[in-house]
Amino acid sequence: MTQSKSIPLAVLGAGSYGTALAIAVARNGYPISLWGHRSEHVAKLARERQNSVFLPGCPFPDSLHLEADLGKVIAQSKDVLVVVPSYAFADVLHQIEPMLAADTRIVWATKGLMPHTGELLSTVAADILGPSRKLAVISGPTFAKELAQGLPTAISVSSADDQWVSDLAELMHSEQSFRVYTNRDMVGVQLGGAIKNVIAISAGMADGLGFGANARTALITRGLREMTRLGVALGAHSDTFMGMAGLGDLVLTCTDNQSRNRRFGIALGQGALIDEAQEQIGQVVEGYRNTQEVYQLACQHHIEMPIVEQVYQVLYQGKSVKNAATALLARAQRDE
Ligand SMILES: NC(=O)C1=CN([C@@H]2O[C@H](COP(=O)(O)OP(=O)(O)OC[C@H]3O[C@@H](n4cnc5c(N)ncnc54)[C@H](OP(=O)(O)O)[C@@H]3O)[C@@H](O)[C@H]2O)C=CC1
Ligand SMILES: O=C(CO)COP(=O)(O)O
Repeated sequence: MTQSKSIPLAVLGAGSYGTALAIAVARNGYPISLWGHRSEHVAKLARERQNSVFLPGCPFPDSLHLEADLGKVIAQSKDVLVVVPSYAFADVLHQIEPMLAADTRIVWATKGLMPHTGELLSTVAADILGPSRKLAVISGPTFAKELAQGLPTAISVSSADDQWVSDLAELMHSEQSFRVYTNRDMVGVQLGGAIKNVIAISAGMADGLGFGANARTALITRGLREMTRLGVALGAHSDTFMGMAGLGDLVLTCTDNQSRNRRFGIALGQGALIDEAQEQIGQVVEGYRNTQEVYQLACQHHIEMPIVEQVYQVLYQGKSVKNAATALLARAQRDE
């Protein structure tokens, strides 16, 4: 049976960012479906017409439809935007794979790597959905709340398919508030979004210890160097890391307390245990889990990433934040 695809985009993942992106597209006048995996959460969003916990005061435009039935959402929608945490990414793709039409295109805003293997999500998506499926990724400095509030925001969209990039830009771009840049480097755009989370944890740790702007800025600058080194080794273009998905997102997440990764680092720097810090945040902290994968990639490719290494030792080897800071400061003097 052929069903009409009356909705241009379905958003899978009704957390803070999926909801914010759905609001942004709906505000441009496009019908959009937002799917969440817990029906009681979806019912609450539908009843209140806002996400009162994470995006209070950002009412849903009329063209945003809530849906708890995944099959129905996929059947009605031309294309699909996935906005779940990286640990759930493969699971969601496995669920939708049998439901997709041959020409349905996929984009994701998830920032992270495949747990354990450290694969790029584009590799995971191609494995699950097949090599001919058109894929794209969006990334960049975008706190969900500011986007939902309609405050000016810029992102990068990357795909090997120009038409898919152009259609996504059309759906999201708004002359009032949402500027979409295009970028052909899918590897770099994905790595920027994953690695900046680890560096943001380190910046938070420094602030939690009571260090100042000098230390934070040094971590951002050297963190950018680490990100670029690993990215280039994995086939990315170094220029990508000077753009929205690299430097842009790195500065945003290292400097503003809207970042969960930064707040997680601050809590650890102030002496909280890892579980306590995660509980305080109450939302996904991608960098916690992904520190393992980023560190593993650095080791596999023999890339020096001292900040990532210290964050890894704090999170997974019981090192104190103070000793990690001392280890970084005591490194041998070197050329910049
Ligand atoms: N928030 C932001 O500012 C930005 C976030 N991102 C990225 O977007 C992704 C999502 O983050 P964000 O929305 O902020 O996170 P949240 O913690 O706000 O929400 C995560 C959502 O994913 C849902 N979820 C978890 N597991 C599954 C699953 N198996 N199937 C379906 N849904 C699931 C959760 O549902 P439940 O809690 O009900 O289990 C929750 O609604 C992350 O990769 C993040 O890095 C990117 C840019 C900005
Ligand atoms: O990716 C983000 C902003 O671009 C959100 O960062 P956090 O996940 O650290 O909150």
